[in-house]
Amino acid sequence: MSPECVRQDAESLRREVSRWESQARQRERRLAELERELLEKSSRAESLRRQLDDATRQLEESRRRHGEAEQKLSLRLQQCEDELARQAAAPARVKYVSQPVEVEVESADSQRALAELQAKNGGLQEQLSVQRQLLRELETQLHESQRTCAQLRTQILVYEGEMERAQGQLEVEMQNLEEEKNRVIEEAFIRAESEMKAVHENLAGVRMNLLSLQPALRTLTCDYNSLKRQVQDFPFMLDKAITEAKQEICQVISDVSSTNQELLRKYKREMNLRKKCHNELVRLKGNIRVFCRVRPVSQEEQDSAADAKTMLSFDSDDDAILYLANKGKMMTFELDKVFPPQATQQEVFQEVQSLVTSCIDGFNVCIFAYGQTGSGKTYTMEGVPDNPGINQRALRLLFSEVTEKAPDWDYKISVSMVEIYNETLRNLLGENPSDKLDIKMNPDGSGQLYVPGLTEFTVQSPEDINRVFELGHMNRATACTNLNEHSSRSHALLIITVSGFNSATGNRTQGKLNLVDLAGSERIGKSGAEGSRLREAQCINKSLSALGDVINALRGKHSHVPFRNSRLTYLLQDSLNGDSKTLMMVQVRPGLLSLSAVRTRQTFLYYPLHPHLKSTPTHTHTHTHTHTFVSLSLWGPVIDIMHSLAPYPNLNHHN
Ligand SMILES: Nc1ncnc2c1ncn2[C@@H]1O[C@H](COP(=O)(O)OP(=O)(O)OP(=O)(O)O)[C@@H](O)[C@H]1O
Repeated sequence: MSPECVRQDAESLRREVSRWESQARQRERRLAELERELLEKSSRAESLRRQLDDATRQLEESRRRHGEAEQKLSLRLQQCEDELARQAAAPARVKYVSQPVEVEVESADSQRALAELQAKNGGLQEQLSVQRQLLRELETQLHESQRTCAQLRTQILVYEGEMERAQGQLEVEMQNLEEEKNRVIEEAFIRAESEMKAVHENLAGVRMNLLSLQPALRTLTCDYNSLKRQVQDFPFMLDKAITEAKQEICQVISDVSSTNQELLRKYKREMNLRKKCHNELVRLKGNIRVFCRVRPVSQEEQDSAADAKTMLSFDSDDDAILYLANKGKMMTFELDKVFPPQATQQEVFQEVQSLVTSCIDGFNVCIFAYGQTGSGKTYTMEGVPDNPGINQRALRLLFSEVTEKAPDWDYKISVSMVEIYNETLRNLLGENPSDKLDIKMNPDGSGQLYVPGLTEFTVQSPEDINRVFELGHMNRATACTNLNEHSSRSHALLIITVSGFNSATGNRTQGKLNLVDLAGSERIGKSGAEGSRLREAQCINKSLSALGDVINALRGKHSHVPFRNSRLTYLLQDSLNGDSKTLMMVQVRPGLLSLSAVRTRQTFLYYPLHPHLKSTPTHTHTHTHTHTFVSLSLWGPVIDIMHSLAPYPNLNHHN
């Protein structure tokens, strides 16, 4: 037990003993009061006893006096009778008759004497009646005194009984108190004894500790003394150290600055090398890449074309191969990457993110989503709210990349949204989205194109992106009656410009990322459409053909690239030319590849982009490459784009 606990226990015991002592004192006081009362009652009984004795004495005295008075009276009566007898014997005859006394007065003296005697007799009679009266009163008093005495005796007995009872109670209480006191004292004593023992033991432990601490204390004292000496020397040492440190820091700073210069020089060299390597890599890989994404079959499509699944298959060992079975023949397509239906948005984005980040290094990039209506172009580019597509993911990635590069690099990211419908350019972030925009040559003489009046928003956070997308969607929706139909028949472009400045090197970069959700690639046959539908179809056909031609010319390194043949290619001229990079994401809608759909040809009226590629299956050989390309109407959209990209070294199609 700790000394603190022992001290607390002793304190509580002391409090208990003092409580018991105060109780004992109270009971002692009560006992004294009871004794005083007893004394008072005894003295009162004594005085009553004395009163009784006095009353008895008075009674005795009055009895005695009464006897004396009676004696006196009878003596007097005797004297009177004797006198009367004597007078009767005298010569004057006096006849005395006692009661009724009939005295015959014969002389005047006798008569006088008689009158006197009669008066005396009357007085005595009166005295006698007074004495009798007195006697009666005394008797009454005596009775009264006797009754009082009896009452007092009874009272004394009652008091005595009460006193005895009180005394008995007092004794019992005293005894209880005595026992309680003894018990408490005994308990307290035992507890105090055991606590004392524990305290002694603790004390012994503390003493032992103290003994063992003494050497440590000596060491500490030594240390303290040496530290004290050091502290006294410290200012001098500090001054010396500071001077030395200053010299070292100056040396290090000069070393660092020369290393820095060297690093900067190396960095610039590495950057140039990196860009060269990148360009080389792009050149080797081909700066136009084709990915294919097959979207999952919806429930409705599954019901209507149960055999659709049999048409497409994938190579589990090679994710660049796509197989298509047709009329017992198996065709193999080799692309840069094939995404099966189960591929997630994240997986798709992972493959394009290096392209996205290259625009931070100053490259221009175009990512096109190409395919029929409902093949998943918008899903891939925009995605759905809880699973965004390339557009949002690209902006978020750019934010995180430029944040990582700060503070060496200061970047600005700005966004524009444009729609091309019927060869007309519309500013989706502008105040009047229905206004038509034009593409012009920049008057600064740089030879660059620009779009006067095109709205550009600088974005700094994912919230800004959401606001921009909302505005773009809203403007696109207000400009048309049926957004779904309209979006299928127009191209939507998200143009992201990333400008960077490195304050250390003074380097500046500017890259552009164009994310394009193309119009649906199926086109209406000349005979099947008229009016506005025909014009839409012609415009879509024209722009997609122009895109194919441009890519074709770029791949073939033709001296002339026909950018001006459509608004789309003209607008993207900067981003398709030179060392820019292009990705064509060919979207495939498996339902339309079903055999039942093939049989009813009018359900999809494709025709190839190039006049020489007919919708009937043919085998063609490119002029410059030995790869075989097949044009199949049932593989319409994919074949279209693949042919439009020919000659294409990455694309092999084996029959
Ligand atoms: N990979 C996918 N996973 C799940 N659902 C998809 C996928 N691709 C497309 N879809 C769904 O298929 C439907 C059609 O897709 P989407 O609207 O993106 O096609 P589209 O080619 O953009 O059509 P349009 O040319 O009419 O704009 C949508 O309901 C979309 O959510």
